[in-house]
Amino acid sequence: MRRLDVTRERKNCFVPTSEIIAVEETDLNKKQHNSGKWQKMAKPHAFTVYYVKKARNHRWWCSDVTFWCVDEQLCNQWIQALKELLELQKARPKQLLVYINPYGGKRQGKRIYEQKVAPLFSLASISTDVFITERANHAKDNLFEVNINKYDGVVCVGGDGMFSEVMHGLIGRMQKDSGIDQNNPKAPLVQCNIRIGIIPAGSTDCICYSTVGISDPVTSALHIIVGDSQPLDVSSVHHNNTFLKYTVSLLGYGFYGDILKDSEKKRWMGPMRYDYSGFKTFLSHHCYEGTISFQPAKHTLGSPRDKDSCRTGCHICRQSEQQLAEQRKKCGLKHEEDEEEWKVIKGKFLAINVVNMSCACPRSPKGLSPAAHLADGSADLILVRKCSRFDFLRYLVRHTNQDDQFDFSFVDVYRVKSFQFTSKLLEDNESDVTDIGKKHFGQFCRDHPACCCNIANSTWNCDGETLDSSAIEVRVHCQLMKLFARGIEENCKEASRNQSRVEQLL
Ligand SMILES: CCCCCCCCCCCCC/C=C/[C@@H](O)[C@H](COP(=O)(O)O)NC(C)=O
Ligand SMILES: Nc1ncnc2c1ncn2[C@@H]1O[C@H](COP(=O)(O)OP(=O)(O)O)[C@@H](O)[C@H]1O
Ligand SMILES: [Ca+2]
Repeated sequence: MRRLDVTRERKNCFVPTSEIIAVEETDLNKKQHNSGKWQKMAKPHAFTVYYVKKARNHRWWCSDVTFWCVDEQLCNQWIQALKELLELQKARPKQLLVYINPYGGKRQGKRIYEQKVAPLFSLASISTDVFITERANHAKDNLFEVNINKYDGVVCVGGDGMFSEVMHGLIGRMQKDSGIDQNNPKAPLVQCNIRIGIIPAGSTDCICYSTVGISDPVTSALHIIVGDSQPLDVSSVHHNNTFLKYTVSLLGYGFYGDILKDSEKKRWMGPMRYDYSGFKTFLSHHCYEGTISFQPAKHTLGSPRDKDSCRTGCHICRQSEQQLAEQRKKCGLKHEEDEEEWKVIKGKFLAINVVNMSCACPRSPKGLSPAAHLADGSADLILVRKCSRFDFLRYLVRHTNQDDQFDFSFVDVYRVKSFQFTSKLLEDNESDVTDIGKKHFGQFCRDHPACCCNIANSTWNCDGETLDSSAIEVRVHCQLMKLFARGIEENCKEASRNQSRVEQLL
């Protein structure tokens, strides 16, 4: 058996079976066997191996190599043997449910799926049921109705908002089927074993970027095909024993909440709306007063100021998960967290960000918390206190460069497992319901007219969805769900060399 690789002039190449996408008999009418040597072959037979090719910056693409020979039986034996090897890859999905948001990002979701993703799924013999949404919450509602057991995974084509919708559908469905009341903030939630794949077609695509290392539809499709699995922490957000939302990336009050609220009115601008609203929100420089309380995450070895980040096979995530499982075993049904200390901080803040992952995205390649972990059962609480516009700009600029964004006197960061916030406005209203004057005294701080402190509340930016609540309770649920991803690889080339290999003979 000989390999023909005239274009690349490489002598040999190694592909781990786990990275073979498909093996097919080659249609010789389509394929030009234009090397002089092979043209002499009487009646050639050939098969093509499609495999994952790893490029720079975590980008994957589908490459192929064709093998030719004169012996038809030998050719078929190779095809058979390679197909049997692929059958052993049990983590690969065979049947997927796909939701496409045709209005996300630059409104290219449907085209991206049809042109870049569907051909790869079909090459990999994955069957799909495709659902194009017609309204917000369509996918979420549908997930409560479908026969979910039929599928090995759910794929969402869209941005963070669309992912959030699908995640709410899946987690909600799981709890409903298990009789868990989502309104109980202390209820131990049931893990969601059906993986979600994200085909990025939104505006920020932070969840995809932070879990794969790049926002690229082909790369994401290939991670789905090879059956990758990345556990993910999910935080639940409640108020007064009422379930509000789940979040996996950013839960932001103040700056990021205001940007999102303003940008929703400018959807027609596409992803540019965030730059426009970002600039406007930066100039308005509103700060918000309130009380924050949180329980530090003592079970994890990591800290938000670590130099190392969460990478594929992260040992901190593994250790943290084991630690939490042991604690749970020891405490039985008792809630260990009830006994742990709460830290309380009062103040005026420009931004309160709770991030479950780094929140890296093309705009901020390291993210809002570069050392946050995907699956360690903790979130990073970042408090940006009231400061000058110039200082806030310095902080924002550090989202985009290599400098330490926590190295400012007005920025504090904590690794937490639960968190609560109540706005000053709500506290005042609750403690002094008769003082209605405050509520009607315009938008800004009455005591200090020059102060930027906003008497109105901000809103929460919950994975790109607005959430209006001036008091919330947040709890991190370790590894509640799984994605078709593997986290960010340390060094793509190294990682591929270390895996088991199938040698392609010369
Ligand atoms: C002067 C320098 C300014 C630098 C600003 C740096 C901005 C960094 C933005 C990081 C945002 C990461 C958090 C991700 C949030 C997404 O969930 C959300 C929604 O994303 P989607 O539109 O659904 O894809 N997008 C935004 C901007 O709030
Ligand atoms: N067919 C639809 N029409 C309108 N909105 C939709 C539709 N399908 C989904 N959505 C909603 O659109 C919002 C934003 O979608 P997303 O894909 O995240 O795009 P973007 O990244 O541009 O915000 C989500 O909240 C989702 O619920
Ligand atoms: Ca985490």
